[in-house]
Amino acid sequence: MLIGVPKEIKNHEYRIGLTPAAVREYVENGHDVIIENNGGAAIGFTNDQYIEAGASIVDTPEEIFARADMIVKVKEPQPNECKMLREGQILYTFLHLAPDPTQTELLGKSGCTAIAYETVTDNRNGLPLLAPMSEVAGRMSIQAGAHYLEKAHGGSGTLLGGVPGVAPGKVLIIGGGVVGTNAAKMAIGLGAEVTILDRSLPRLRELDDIFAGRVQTVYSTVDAIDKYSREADLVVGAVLIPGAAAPKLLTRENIKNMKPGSVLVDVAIDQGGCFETSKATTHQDPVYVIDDVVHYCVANMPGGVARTSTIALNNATLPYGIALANKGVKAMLENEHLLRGLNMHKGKITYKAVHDDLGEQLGLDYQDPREALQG
Ligand SMILES: NC(=O)C1=CN([C@@H]2O[C@H](COP(=O)(O)OP(=O)(O)OC[C@H]3O[C@@H](n4cnc5c(N)ncnc54)[C@H](O)[C@@H]3O)[C@@H](O)[C@H]2O)C=CC1
Ligand SMILES: CC(=O)C(=O)O
Ligand SMILES: [Mg+2]
Repeated sequence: MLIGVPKEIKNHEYRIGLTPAAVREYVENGHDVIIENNGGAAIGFTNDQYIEAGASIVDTPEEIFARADMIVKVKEPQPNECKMLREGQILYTFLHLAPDPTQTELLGKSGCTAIAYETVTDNRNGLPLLAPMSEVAGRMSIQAGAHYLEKAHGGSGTLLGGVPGVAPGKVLIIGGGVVGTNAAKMAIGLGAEVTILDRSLPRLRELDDIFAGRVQTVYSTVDAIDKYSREADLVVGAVLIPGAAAPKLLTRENIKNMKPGSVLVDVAIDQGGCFETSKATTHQDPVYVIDDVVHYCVANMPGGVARTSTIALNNATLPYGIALANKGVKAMLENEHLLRGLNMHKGKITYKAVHDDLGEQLGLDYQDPREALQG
């Protein structure tokens, strides 16, 4: 198979779909790889390293999209990229379709076979291709929050760890999955007072064991969100209902009741955000203020530490990518977990939560993923 890797074009997005080490694996498996000129140069992956790994360098994204059987990316395709995709071509990348009708419509028109990293599952109830980016974004959320709590950056002037004689800052984490756990680790490391809300009791039990009394776990209700957000210096939004638009858990009213200069970091923004006032921002212009509360809603947070993130992402995407290259769409029929990654095929939506959110609005039909591939 011919694998094509275009340079990412989202604002300040320096990650790339394949590392040189990953290219070498594809080549060892008998595949050809084309990489866009300087696609990884910004994070130290040079054209020479890709050539040494067995890839060829191509000048334009147009040539990559025209020639490749499978496109491997990081972020969701932008409109001009969607228009270059075609039926029979596999797209393997993050998609986040539910909050993005434009992309969903364009992917439908392209007819391509679109596999979303974020909905591939594993046999431990996890999302193995989302997890490494959630680890990164969870860890970054506390760094970002601490930064914007500084006075000069719009915050209240609170040091999360406090100092002897001064109480630490309060961090509220809504959603105790991968993002939430990694945020908690960093917040604890800084010495903050940490509360995690989740609506899964088994997950709260696990968190209670993991953190051995160092965090407070609270069942997530409207009342708990109201109470703990009033006291918080930093709130991290980290909920997920796989494939679906995020529920708006922190209301405009809650935000009005927060302390002036407190900070919100809505990591769930890639699924539309879990705070009522959230709208996606970029690394170039990451924050805005509503009701005296600083909002940080960068939809591609791991792009800020693109070298670490690219390597971490490749560690997770590589085995499934190789299976797709070796077997084509049959790889999904042989692996239920990879099949769950299939979000669109030949103009139909093949992921239930995406269809529930957008099917009617866009007039797009749902088809069971297995039937879609066999049909
Ligand atoms: N902005 C960015 O750059 C990035 C965003 N993300 C996003 O972060 C979000 C979280 O991802 P993960 O931690 O990997 O998901 P996860 O599935 O590991 O955890 C989500 C948690 O939310 C909980 N939850 C669901 N509904 C809830 C509610 N109403 N109240 C409280 N908790 C609730 C679930 O029980 C689960 O424990 C996702 O939307 C993901 O796409 C991940 C990486 C980067
Ligand atoms: C998961 C995601 O949205 C990202 O890594 O950018
Ligand atoms: Mg206020």
